[in-house]
Amino acid sequence: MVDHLHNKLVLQRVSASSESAEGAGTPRLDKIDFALNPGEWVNLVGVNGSGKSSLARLLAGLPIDGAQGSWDRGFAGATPSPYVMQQPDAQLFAETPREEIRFALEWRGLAPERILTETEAILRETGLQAVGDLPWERLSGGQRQLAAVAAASAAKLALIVFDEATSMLDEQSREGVRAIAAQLHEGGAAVVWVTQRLQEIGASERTVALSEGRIVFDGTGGQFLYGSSYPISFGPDADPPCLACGLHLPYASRLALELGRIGLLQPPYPETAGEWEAALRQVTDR
Ligand SMILES: Nc1ncnc2c1ncn2[C@@H]1O[C@H](COP(=O)(O)OP(=O)(O)OP(=O)(O)O)[C@@H](O)[C@H]1O
Repeated sequence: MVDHLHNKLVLQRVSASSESAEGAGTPRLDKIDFALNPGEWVNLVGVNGSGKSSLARLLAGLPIDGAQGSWDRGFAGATPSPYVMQQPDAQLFAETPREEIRFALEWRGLAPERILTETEAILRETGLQAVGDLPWERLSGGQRQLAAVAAASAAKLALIVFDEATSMLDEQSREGVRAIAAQLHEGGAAVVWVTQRLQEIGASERTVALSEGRIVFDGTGGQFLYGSSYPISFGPDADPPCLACGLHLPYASRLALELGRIGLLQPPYPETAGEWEAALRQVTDR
């Protein structure tokens, strides 16, 4: 059962050192203060080694060596939350996708007949029906990842953490995983989405950036990409937090900024393919 259903998950002054062969390096986590609301979606971004996975693991309730400070998992409860990684293999327990999903449903304590129908529904929704009984070695990496995500989502917990879960996948599998995450979020789950692909960040989504183990930005995706006053106004000299963190703006954001700079586009900038199509049509019709 989930404890403290309405309480935030809170980390206070959480630190962990990273013991490198060369001695003291940058801290793994450095005095992190962070709170996550029930049902909230948060993107975690930052350059390699900035501490995203370390923070993500802690949020999921998994241990990291030498962590200090205080944390209360609030709505996420005492048991660890599903933590979906880049390489799915480490998180697969059963022999096939069907078994993997069934185990997750059994863990929820569902009645046997509901387990049967829900397993079939999940296999169908994820497009894994045809490979449901194949052993893992006969599945592609993308199919294994989808099965891992499907099983994690079948557990229906209050929080799920995706740690660069789509980085090894092709466009179609990536969309499949992202769609499951979105469904879980719509169903009320909090989602922590760790990503290097800044094009995945929605302008209104909470986005937290890490650098050298510290939180250096906590705001919306739009503010992260375009500057702190987005979408009210923006100046051509604005230095978006994204660049200050050592990350590059995605191509679409650079295009939006450039079109904004020359007066052809006004914030809020397009995000979806449909919005871009409409915006570019307006630009070319001028
Ligand atoms: N098990 C560990 N023990 C000690 N230090 C670690 C451990 N895992 C990672 N670190 C160090 O902690 C720091 C943050 O690593 P972390 O994996 O959290 O960053 P990240 O932002 O997720 O990186 P990436 O994008 O490369 O996955 C790095 O300096 C790393 O070397």
